[in-house]
Amino acid sequence: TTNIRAGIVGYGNLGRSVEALIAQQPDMDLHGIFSRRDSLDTQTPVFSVDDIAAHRDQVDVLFLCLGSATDMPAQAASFAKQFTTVDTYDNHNLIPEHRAKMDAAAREGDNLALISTGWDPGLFSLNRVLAASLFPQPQQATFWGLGVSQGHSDAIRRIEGVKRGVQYTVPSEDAVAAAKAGQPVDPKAAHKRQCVIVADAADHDRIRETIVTMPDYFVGYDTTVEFVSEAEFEANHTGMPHGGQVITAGQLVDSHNAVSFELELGRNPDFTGAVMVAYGRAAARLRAQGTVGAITPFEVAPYLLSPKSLDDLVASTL
Ligand SMILES: NC(=O)C1=CN([C@@H]2O[C@H](COP(=O)(O)OP(=O)(O)OC[C@H]3O[C@@H](n4cnc5c(N)ncnc54)[C@H](OP(=O)(O)O)[C@@H]3O)[C@@H](O)[C@H]2O)C=CC1
Ligand SMILES: N[C@@H](C[C@H]1CC(C(=O)O)=NO1)C(=O)O
Repeated sequence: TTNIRAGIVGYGNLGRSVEALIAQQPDMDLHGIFSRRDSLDTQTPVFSVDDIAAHRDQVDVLFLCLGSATDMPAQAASFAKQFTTVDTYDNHNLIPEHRAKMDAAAREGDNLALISTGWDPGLFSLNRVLAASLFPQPQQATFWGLGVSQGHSDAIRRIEGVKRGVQYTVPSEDAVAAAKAGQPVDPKAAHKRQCVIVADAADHDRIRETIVTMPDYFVGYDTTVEFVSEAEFEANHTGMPHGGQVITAGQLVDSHNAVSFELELGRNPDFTGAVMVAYGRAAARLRAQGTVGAITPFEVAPYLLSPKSLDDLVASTL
């Protein structure tokens, strides 16, 4: 069988990780990177995203590595019309809207759009469904951090005047203990969001106000905004560790049971890219089997993620 031919749109943290990870796959080749910028620091062929239509017959799956805050709502559907796509769209409140838009666009082009892969949404979503399905009255809580949310960091970098920025998510230890004891936890009360930004002093008040009032991303959270020098940012705020856990507990018959799923990520984009690449394999396979329209990780059989055959997996992993 021939290798899956991949393309990447958007060359940021995630795009760079996906590029490196595709090189490690036995069954995938990278055709090129499509960017709005014309000179990128890479050995991979780079094409202008404006010319992407010309590459339709050379790409089996297109990885949409753009920012979810503003890029994806504006651009993702146009790519789904032309290519089978995989994305990591993570503005949870707008995922149903994204799903409907991508379904219409993908069907228009007879393509598949596999949306909202990654770890949250993504692997955490899968665990939330699996674990909650086991309990008549599940008690479930999701925690993130301490670490750098790429989605929230992208959102703040899109604010006029922000030269560099990251957002750290800080979980409350008391809330984690409460969840493990089976008590209900409010996610917004259980996390603090700490933004570190490089910007001119004249812009500080406006930037802070824009962040703390930003719907979906910051409203409702205890949010702080700290302004630092470029040197301080470069020295202390370029790492992207992250992680988290989903805790589900409840009564089954006469017993108390609990399910935990935890991630410890040395570098958030590397892990997210690895999930995206595995789902890119599944998307190419599903499209080759005739599946079209938008699908979510809930609808992808796990064996499709693996480069190994189903028979091998049954023999070695079941
Ligand atoms: N589902 C999940 O679990 C996760 C989802 N994500 C999602 O992934 C998205 C992308 O994250 P991330 O890669 O960190 O975002 P970046 O800000 O690094 O990149 C986003 C886009 O911005 C452009 N860009 C990057 N660097 C520059 C630059 N120096 N100058 C101008 N433009 C630039 C690139 O497009 P271009 O090359 O065209 O300029 C790139 O595609 C996030 O918004 C988040 O929503 C991330 C982690 C987990
Ligand atoms: N989508 C997130 C992945 C996790 C991290 C997160 C948060 O810290 O709020 N929520 O979901 C990301 O972009 O990193």
